[in-house]
Amino acid sequence: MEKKAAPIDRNDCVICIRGLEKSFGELDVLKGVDLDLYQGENLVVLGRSGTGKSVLIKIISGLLKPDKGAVNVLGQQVDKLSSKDLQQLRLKIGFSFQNSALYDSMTVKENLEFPLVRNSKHLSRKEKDHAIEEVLDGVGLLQAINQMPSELSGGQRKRIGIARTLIMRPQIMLYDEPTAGLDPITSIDINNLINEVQEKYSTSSIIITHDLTCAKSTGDRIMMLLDGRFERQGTFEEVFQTDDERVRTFYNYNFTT
Ligand SMILES: Nc1ncnc2c1ncn2[C@@H]1O[C@H](COP(=O)(O)OP(=O)(O)OP(=O)(O)O)[C@@H](O)[C@H]1O
Repeated sequence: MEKKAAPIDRNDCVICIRGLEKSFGELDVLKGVDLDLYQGENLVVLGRSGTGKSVLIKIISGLLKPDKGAVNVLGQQVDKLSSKDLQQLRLKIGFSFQNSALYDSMTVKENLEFPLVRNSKHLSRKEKDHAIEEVLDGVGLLQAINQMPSELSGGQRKRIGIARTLIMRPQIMLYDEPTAGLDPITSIDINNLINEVQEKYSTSSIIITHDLTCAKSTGDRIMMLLDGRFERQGTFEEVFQTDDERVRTFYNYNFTT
């Protein structure tokens, strides 16, 4: 499916990062990262394994502290927040992890109810059921409501994982390798779902991947981490219009393996 132009508000920066540095001992992972995520935008972060993509996500979500630099999420300086305020902020961020992180002993319905029971105690039974059905319908899996995760395919589990995140109506979605471990056809389904989520819920998203098909079909803008910095950014075509050997190798590797 061709990526439709999304309504992006470039005056509204939901994540703003300036001069971010992070090292582990002798290992300098992020060496001065600047990033703006605009309201309504799908931003893809590309990079080889070990370039620091997950470290970046962990710093954005307050799980790791930066060594240097400013990380502002929805108007708040993440590393300066109390744990209570950080918890409140995290409710506005949806995390879609590689392994979908579903509870195997719970049905799909119970999995989706879990975040509501923890964070939306005021909702009635009827309101909870409505929210669950609405979000399952949104990811095209209403029929799976009473199934166990073990009865679902990898792609379906990924969808349920995304539904469980969406049920809290996050303003920001962070997708960590959304197509990892999925076959090419199922990957296309997930890419389409990421675009549908953007359209339907007006989310702003960071999509971390090294899958170039995913990058091309979901990204309004692509940023590529190279040696600890975003050295290339723009549309998919702009990022790869270069003689930089590191970028060429990354591109060729993706389409030949
Ligand atoms: N808590 C930590 N302590 C020490 N080193 C860490 C820690 N977290 C990450 N690293 C190191 O930082 C580097 C970047 O890791 P990161 O997980 O961000 O890579 P990545 O780009 O997400 O890779 P992949 O695509 O394989 O998931 C790696 O060398 C990793 O070993």
